[in-house]
Amino acid sequence: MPAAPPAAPDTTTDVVLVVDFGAQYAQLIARRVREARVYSEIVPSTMPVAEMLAKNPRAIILSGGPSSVYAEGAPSLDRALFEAGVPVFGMCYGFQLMATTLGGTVDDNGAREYGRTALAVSKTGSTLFEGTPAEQPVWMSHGDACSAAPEGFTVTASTDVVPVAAFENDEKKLYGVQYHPEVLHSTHGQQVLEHFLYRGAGIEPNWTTTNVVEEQIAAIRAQVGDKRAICGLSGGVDSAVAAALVQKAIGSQLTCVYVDHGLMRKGETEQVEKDFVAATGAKLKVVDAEKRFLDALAGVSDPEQKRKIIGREFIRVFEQAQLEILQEDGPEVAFLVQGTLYPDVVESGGGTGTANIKSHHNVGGLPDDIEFELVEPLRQLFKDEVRMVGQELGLPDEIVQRQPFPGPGLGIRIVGDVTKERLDLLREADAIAREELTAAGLDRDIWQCPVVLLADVRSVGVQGDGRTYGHPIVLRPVSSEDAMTADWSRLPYETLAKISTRITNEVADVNRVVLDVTSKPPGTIEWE
Ligand SMILES: Nc1ncnc2c1ncn2[C@@H]1O[C@H](COP(=O)(O)OP(=O)(O)OP(=O)(O)O)[C@@H](O)[C@H]1O
Ligand SMILES: O=c1[nH]c(=O)c2[nH+]cn([C@@H]3O[C@H](COP(=O)(O)O)[C@@H](O)[C@H]3O)c2[nH]1
Ligand SMILES: NC(=O)CC[C@H](N)C(=O)O
Ligand SMILES: [Mg+2]
Repeated sequence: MPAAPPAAPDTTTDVVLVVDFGAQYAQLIARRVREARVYSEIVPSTMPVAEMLAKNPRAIILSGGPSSVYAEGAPSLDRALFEAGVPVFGMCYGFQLMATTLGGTVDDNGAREYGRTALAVSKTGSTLFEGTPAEQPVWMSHGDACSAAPEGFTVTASTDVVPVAAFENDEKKLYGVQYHPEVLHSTHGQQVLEHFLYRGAGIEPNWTTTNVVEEQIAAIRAQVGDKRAICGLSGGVDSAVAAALVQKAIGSQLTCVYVDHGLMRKGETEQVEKDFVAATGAKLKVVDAEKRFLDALAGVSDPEQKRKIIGREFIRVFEQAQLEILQEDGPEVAFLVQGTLYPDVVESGGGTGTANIKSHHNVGGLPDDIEFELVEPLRQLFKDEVRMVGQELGLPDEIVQRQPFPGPGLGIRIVGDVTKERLDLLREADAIAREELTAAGLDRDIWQCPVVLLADVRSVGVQGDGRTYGHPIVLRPVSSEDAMTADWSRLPYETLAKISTRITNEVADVNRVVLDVTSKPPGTIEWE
């Protein structure tokens, strides 16, 4: 049975709970709190209030959500939450819920606001708005509105259409805003949030990645004891950082296992062997599993099926490595370390009330019969935080700043069946795109650039005065903060032109290069 992941930091950490009412971006709120150097965790709104309070939160934030507070079956909260003496900050739905729970009024009075809105701060000396302009741009997304604040609350801001756009009860440490301070378009949002955390809740901003390193090393030691562990190492940032952390915690009890599943990019295997070992001195085992993966994937074109197969084969390879390590003398090999991040968990439907968009191979794609106990020290973190932890651990920039590459590799970048020929072709196209992006100095500007082969699509071309009937290659350059949302990158035309010319000239069977200009949402970053 996979064990529960290691618990987040111990109770000496000041934790702020973000109660998720099905918000689009609950994780964004959690991020912003951490940017304010305060540790935060997301909990579902269905968690009983007593359980929330048992976590000893220093403050609680209530997220937005799609429901209307007055609708039947809408998520609600026990009033006790507001009476426990814990400071609370409601945003949008959370604000409306605080209003109605405490006796205020929320209704659908036609006051809809979506997007950029001017907020007029109506009270000087407000805890939340202190030092921010009297008029400030905020991001709204609501159809219901609060028309009367609960007793004991002061209205602190309004808009042209909403008379109660923010309120506070400083004595009880209860605060709320109708808008979304967590999005960047709310220019003073971070300042308002920090006012809540530091002034309202009196929390010291002292959570840093150094805390994470220390806490996780202690947690890993406690979990693994004197047994041995293996770590799936991909050459990517997450597993490199996870491995370095575990290496620091248990040293030679760890063996890293790199699986060459034949779905990697050009030159990747060699690079992992060279870079990672040089940086950490960890024991590395390279497993050639190309045949195994390609056989298992033969004839499969459904994306979820591919992901499940890849997730399963990964574990089978790890089990084999486990047996081999057991040949060497030493204790049981009971643990599997993975570089799983928070967004992997959320996207696999492991969040709260969140839909399963796609099964990430290391979470939703894991087989049911896995016997390893998982060690996932980065499970609560976002990518930029993981990069900070990596720096903290002294990993070189080539590893820490590397662009993400999905575990299922090129297998989910071939739309259609996966074959060796198609993989070789895509590897060539991908290598060209990467080379040109690097040459143009764009690596740090983009988050990543999947190169996708539409293997089941053909189009007519003309090359060397002859007719061709080849496949298109899609370029998907994106910019992002954490891969939860993304925008397509506006790459210079000259770079795109160079990539297009080189791919069509140099890669057999490809006669067209197209650019994906879709943000996420509605698209995801990978095509499958
Ligand atoms: N080829 C591989 N061999 C061994 N383990 C792998 C391989 N690919 C992925 N994994 C495991 O799956 C986890 C998740 O993969 P993922 O791609 O999200 O992370 P990463 O490769 O470490 O970092 P990045 O997001 O920067 O690519 C990895 O942290 C690693 O534990
Ligand atoms: O290790 C991984 N295993 C997976 O199964 C997987 N699927 C997507 N990704 C990466 O996750 C980020 C978000 O991708 P999507 O927008 O396609 O969901 C992007 O960075 C993707 O490259 C994966 N990484
Ligand atoms: N974004 C939100 O939290 C919206 C709250 C509520 N559904 C409204 O429309 O007013
Ligand atoms: Mg990866």
